[in-house]
Amino acid sequence: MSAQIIDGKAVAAALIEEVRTGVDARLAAGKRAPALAVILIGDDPASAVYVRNKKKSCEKAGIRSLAWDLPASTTQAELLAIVDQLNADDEVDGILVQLPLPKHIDPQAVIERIAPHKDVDGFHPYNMGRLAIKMPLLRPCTPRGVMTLLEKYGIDPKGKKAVIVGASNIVGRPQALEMLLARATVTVCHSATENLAAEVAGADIVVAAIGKPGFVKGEWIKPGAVVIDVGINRLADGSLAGDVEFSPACERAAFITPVPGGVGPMTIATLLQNTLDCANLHA
Ligand SMILES: Nc1nc2c(c(=O)[nH]1)N[C@@H](CN(C=O)c1ccc(C(=O)N[C@@H](CCC(=O)O)C(=O)O)cc1)CN2
Repeated sequence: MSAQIIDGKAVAAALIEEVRTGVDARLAAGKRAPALAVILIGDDPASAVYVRNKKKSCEKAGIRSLAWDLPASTTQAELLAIVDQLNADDEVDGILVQLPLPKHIDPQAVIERIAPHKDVDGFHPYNMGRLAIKMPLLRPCTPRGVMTLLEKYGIDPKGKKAVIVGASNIVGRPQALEMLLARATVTVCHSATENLAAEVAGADIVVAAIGKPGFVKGEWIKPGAVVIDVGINRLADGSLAGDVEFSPACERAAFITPVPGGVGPMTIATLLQNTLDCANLHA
């Protein structure tokens, strides 16, 4: 068997077009364009690339992006004051603080300071809680993007065994809640999981999100499974690799996402979708 490759780049491009249509409908109704404040602190090269791509995609979708590029020396108090200012600004629909933050800033304190109705990342405990009680409002971008990919490829998680490898707040946990909402039977694996290979081997859908290149072995994949690789790992030669051994997994899976070109572009397209949702919540 050779897996069908899930083309995240193409699905993301179509989603950005859909958002553009939603933005145009707002403009036709006499409303202003959605506005997203993007805060980048420090000089992490990967974060700079992601933020640049977010701004470019905003342009494509007709969303106004307001850039806050701050030095690594920015204090937590200074950052919280900027968040307060953006929370109070009626011209700003969404606030995004690019992660990771410099070590002296507590990310949770920042996430919790963002007004829940401007939380385009969906990381605020209010939005995570709503997802947990089956009343999602603003949903974390990567897990929501994964669900969009599955839907576009006609893959319904209902009644399937979904195994999530990784239990982070950004991906693993909200991904588990998304899968549960879609009526999958969900297992979350983490560093204390005893027999990871056996857990993965029982999965109809595997989502790998641990941040270790090639950590999920191709031979663990059940024949005919769907493999979603959220990992984006930069190798010593400068190339990118996912968390799954791609070629051996392709031999067994029915569907698989590549890295790059799989989940990554969906994270950005879904951010735009969330920004439009935020704007429509406000007026
Ligand atoms: N505030 C947030 N911070 C971070 C998030 C997030 O959702 N919100 N997620 C990640 C980084 N991220 C978005 O911010 C992100 C990662 C990767 C991609 C992407 O398009 N990847 C490409 C490859 C790009 C490259 O060449 O490096 C791909 O996979 O095809 C987009 C967004 C952590 N921080």
